[in-house]
Amino acid sequence: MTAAPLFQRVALIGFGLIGGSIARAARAQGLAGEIVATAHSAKTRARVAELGIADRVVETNAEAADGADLVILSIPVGVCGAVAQEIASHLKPGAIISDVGSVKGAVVRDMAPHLPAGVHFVPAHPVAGTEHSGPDSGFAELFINRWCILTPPEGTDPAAVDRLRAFWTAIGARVETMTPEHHDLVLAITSHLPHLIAYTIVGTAEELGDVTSSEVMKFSAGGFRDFTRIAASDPTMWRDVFLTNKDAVLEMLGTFNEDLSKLTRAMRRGDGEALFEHFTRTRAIRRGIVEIGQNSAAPDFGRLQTSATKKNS
Ligand SMILES: NC(=O)C1=CN([C@@H]2O[C@H](COP(=O)(O)OP(=O)(O)OC[C@H]3O[C@@H](n4cnc5c(N)ncnc54)[C@H](O)[C@@H]3O)[C@@H](O)[C@H]2O)C=CC1
Ligand SMILES: O=C(O)C(=O)Cc1ccc(O)cc1
Repeated sequence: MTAAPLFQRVALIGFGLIGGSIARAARAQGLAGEIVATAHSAKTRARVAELGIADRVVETNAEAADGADLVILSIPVGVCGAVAQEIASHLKPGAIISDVGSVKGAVVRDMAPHLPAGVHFVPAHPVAGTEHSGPDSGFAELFINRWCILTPPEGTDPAAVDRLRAFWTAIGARVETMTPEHHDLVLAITSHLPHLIAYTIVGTAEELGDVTSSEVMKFSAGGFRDFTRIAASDPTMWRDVFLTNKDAVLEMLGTFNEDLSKLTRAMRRGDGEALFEHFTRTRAIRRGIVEIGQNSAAPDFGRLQTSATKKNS
């Protein structure tokens, strides 16, 4: 006997890497009675229909939301507010509406005012992805053993949070809840700043010009190659991330620049001891992260304290 699906109808609005992975994983686990999908472009919708990973592909966001028990927006952060407005009057009372955006404060700010009373808003961020995008890039295993952070606004029905938690757990994720502000600060240092650095360094290498560019490519098996993977990430998605999490990223960038200056000074002065001490510390951090992964223990998000969290606490 197969268990009843967690949700009768799941609507996936946006069908790229993340929407496509959710569809594949939810279907593999039998979590939805019906998966209804839509995307912005006719080309993507046609491809989703061809792939056969949704039960129905519809033309508009409103049509997708109609009658759904769970609606997930897997679209760039910058358009979440407009899409919430578009679908608001089509949401079924009691439905759960969620998203997967890499930034949470702006998504809550932009979506919440449009949502009618009687629907449950539970924003989410699966901290899992690749540099690829589009409907062909998704895969069912993407979320296995990866974190999914939920940022329910205060007063959200705990039963709705539990149902969404059950959904993400069933597709392999480990779920944690926190405030949108804390999420944005943690992700600014762990994800957004690293992407900004990758985008910068690949651009810098390119600007070095013809003389070195062939050598850059030839010898890119070193650290540079890892940066080029990250720097190949979707431009629309990352433009929106940096515009909507500006404050937290700028704060982290300030600290980063100070630390870079310290290392630059140590190098200029020939202070090998300072360099050695720094690299020894960072090596221990990496080994700690690898160990955490092997033991499947939760990283301690709570320890990240900056002036912004101190201000808020
Ligand atoms: N790419 C990654 O590694 C990760 C991305 N995210 C977040 O997931 C979201 C989606 O990212 P991806 O799946 O990577 O992007 P993607 O580019 O692969 O897919 C985006 C989808 O959104 C659709 N779309 C855009 N505007 C729309 C609108 N107004 N109405 C309906 N559909 C619309 C596009 O047609 C496309 O199907 C972003 O908010 C991103 O921050 C979260 C975790 C990881
Ligand atoms: O490809 C990588 O290394 C990533 O870092 C993927 C990623 C991108 C954005 C997110 O919000 C979460 C994960």
